Amino acid sequence: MTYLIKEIFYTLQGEGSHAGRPAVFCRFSRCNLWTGRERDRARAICQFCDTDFVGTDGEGGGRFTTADDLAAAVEAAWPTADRAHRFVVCTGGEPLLQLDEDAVNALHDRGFEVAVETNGTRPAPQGIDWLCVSPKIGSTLVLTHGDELKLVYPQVGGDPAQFEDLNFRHFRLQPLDDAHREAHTRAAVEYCMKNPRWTLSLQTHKYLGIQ
Ligand SMILES: C[S@@+](CC[C@H](N)C(=O)[O-])C[C@H]1O[C@@H](n2cnc3c(N)ncnc32)[C@H](O)[C@@H]1O
Ligand SMILES: Nc1nc2[nH]cc(C(=O)O)c2c(=O)[nH]1
Ligand code: SF4
Ligand SMILES: [Mg+2]
Repeated sequence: MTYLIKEIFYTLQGEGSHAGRPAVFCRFSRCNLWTGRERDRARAICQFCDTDFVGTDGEGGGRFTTADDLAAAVEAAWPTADRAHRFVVCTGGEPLLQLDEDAVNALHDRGFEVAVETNGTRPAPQGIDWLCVSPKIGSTLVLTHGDELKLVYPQVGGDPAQFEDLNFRHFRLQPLDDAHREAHTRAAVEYCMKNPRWTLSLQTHKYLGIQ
C-alpha cells in the first residue's frame, strides 16, 4: 500500500477534546467530498473546506510505500526520543481513503496514540484510539459511533439535533470559518448554551497563529 501524504508537521492539536495537546499531524492527500481545486468548490459536496490537501508537496509530505516508512516519517517529526505522550492526528483530506490497519499498527509500534479526523463517509480500520467524526450535510454518514462528533456550524440542513442519537461520547459545535466567522461563533455559543449536550470547539490554532 502506498500512502499519499500532503504534509507531516508537529504542532498542538487545535480543535476538540485534545485541544492544546502536542501532536504530529499527518495530512493525507485527497478527499471524496471535494477535489481540492477552487474551480470545483461550488459544486463540491463539502464547500467550506479550509485546507489544501492536493498532492504530496507540503512540508514532510511524499509517497510512502510501506506503513513502516510512513510511521518512521511521523516519528521523525516527534521532538523527543522517549516514547511517552506520543500522539499523531491523521487528517487530510480524507484520511480514511488511505489509512488502514497496517498503518495504525505501525504507528502503535512506534509508541503513538492514533487520532483520526474524518468526514465519516468511510469505514474505519481497527485500533484507532480517538475517532473524531465531522459529518458533512449532503454526504452519507457511515461512522455512527466514535469518541467525538464535531459538527461545523452552521450548515444548510445541518440541525445538530439530527445527530444526537448517535453513539458518541462528546458532541461539539465548531464555528464555520468563513467571512462571517464571528457571527457563526456567536451562534454556536448560543446554541450550546440552549442545548447543553453540545459544547464548543474552537479552532484555537488559528487564534494562536500556529499551524
Ligand atoms: C480539513 S478536515 C479533514 C478531515 C476530514 N476530511 C473531515 O472533514 O473531518 C479537518 C476538520 O476541519 C473542519 N473544517 C474544515 N473546514 C472548516 C471551516 N471552514 N471551518 C471550520 N471547520 C472546518 C472539518 O469539519 C474537520 O473537522
Ligand atoms: N493545529 C491544528 N489543529 C488541527 N486540528 C484539526 C486540524 C485539521 O486540519 O484536521 C488541525 C490543523 O490543521 N492544525
Ligand atoms: S470532507 Fe474534510 S477534507 Fe474533504 S473537503 Fe470537507 S473538510 Fe475538506
Ligand atoms: Mg485544519
